[in-house]
Amino acid sequence: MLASHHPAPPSPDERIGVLLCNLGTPDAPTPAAVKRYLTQFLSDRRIVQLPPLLWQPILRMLVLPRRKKASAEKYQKIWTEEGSPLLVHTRKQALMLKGWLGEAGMRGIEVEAGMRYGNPSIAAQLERWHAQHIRHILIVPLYPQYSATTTASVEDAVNAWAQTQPQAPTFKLISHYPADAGYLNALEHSVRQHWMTHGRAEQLVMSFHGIPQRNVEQGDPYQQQCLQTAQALAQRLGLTAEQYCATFQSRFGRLPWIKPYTQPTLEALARQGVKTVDVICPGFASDCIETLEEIDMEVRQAFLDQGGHEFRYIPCLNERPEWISALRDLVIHHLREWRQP
Ligand SMILES: C=CC1=C(C)c2cc3[nH]c(cc4nc(cc5[nH]c(cc1n2)c(C)c5CCC(=O)O)C(CCC(=O)O)=C4C)c(C)c3C=C
Ligand SMILES: [Fe+2]
Ligand SMILES: [Fe+2]
Repeated sequence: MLASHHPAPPSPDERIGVLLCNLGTPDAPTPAAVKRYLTQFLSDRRIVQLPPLLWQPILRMLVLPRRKKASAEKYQKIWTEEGSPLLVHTRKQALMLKGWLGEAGMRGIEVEAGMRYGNPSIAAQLERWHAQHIRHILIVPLYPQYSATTTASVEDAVNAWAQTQPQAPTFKLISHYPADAGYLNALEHSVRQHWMTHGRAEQLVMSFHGIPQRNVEQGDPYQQQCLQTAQALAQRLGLTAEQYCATFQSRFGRLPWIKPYTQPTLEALARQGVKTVDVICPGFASDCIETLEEIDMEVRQAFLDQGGHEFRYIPCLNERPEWISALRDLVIHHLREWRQP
């Protein structure tokens, strides 16, 4: 668990930091930058559980040389003038959240973006706040569904930094919120708005990032929490079991990952005669390479190639006002203890 060496509530002049954490992204869409980023990412033992002595040579000799180029080409397709969509959205979310917390009477709360891999790193932001004497820090992983591969890895990064400090701040972490009313409300609004503009497709496919099947067998609650989100969203939208499905994307490596896989599911739907699909990625707070390239380009093409007619991608929550207010309410709820006199 996170260190808690400073149990007293903050005095009025003690400020609070809220760190919105997401996975991270390369500094540039180039093979060199992608290599630096993937080396850090794929060396995290929460992500790849193989013994380093076995995995590191495979990673450096087989995986990175091929993947850095292929991955850089994909990043080039989604990169914007402002930078990588994942970081651009996370920064905007942080800025908006700070403003909205201020409007809710919570002034003096700092909100920043922290990336688990790459920049701006979690450690660098904690270091800056430490220098500014911010002693209470709320960690908000932008992962509504808990997984050890993501949420616990953020916790590892926070703890690794805290362990280097003679006097670490007090931390709190929001570990999961798969059925949070504000989060579900934001998802529901985004689907309904999409239906109003584009009409309703035959199926709503909800695609979540996958993890290896073995992690679930070891007790990771991720899959169950994804299904909880999917069911709750379907219920709010009034969808029957035949009108939606939950799938898992981005399989990496040879081991089986959690099923059903997104792309084969969409191909099978097209072959069964389904002509139109709406596709949403509820586990991603921000659009990124996984949604903009993998889903909206690759999976779209696969669906059309198998005879589908219309693939309508529903953007992530990004800067939607309902999402920022959901984050504001989550933060206020978790800060209550610290704010009481
Ligand atoms: C190697 C295993 C991987 C696991 C396990 C994994 C879990 C996981 N990831 C996300 C969210 C994101 N992943 C993103 C990119 C990405 N993920 C992997 C691999 C694993 N992810 C790779 C190799 C990559 C890099 C892209 C590529 O080269 O294909 C991203 C987007 C990053 C961006 O810059 O846009 C996100 C977000 C979750 C939620 C998750 C488990 C629950
Ligand atoms: Fe991933
Ligand atoms: Fe992917």
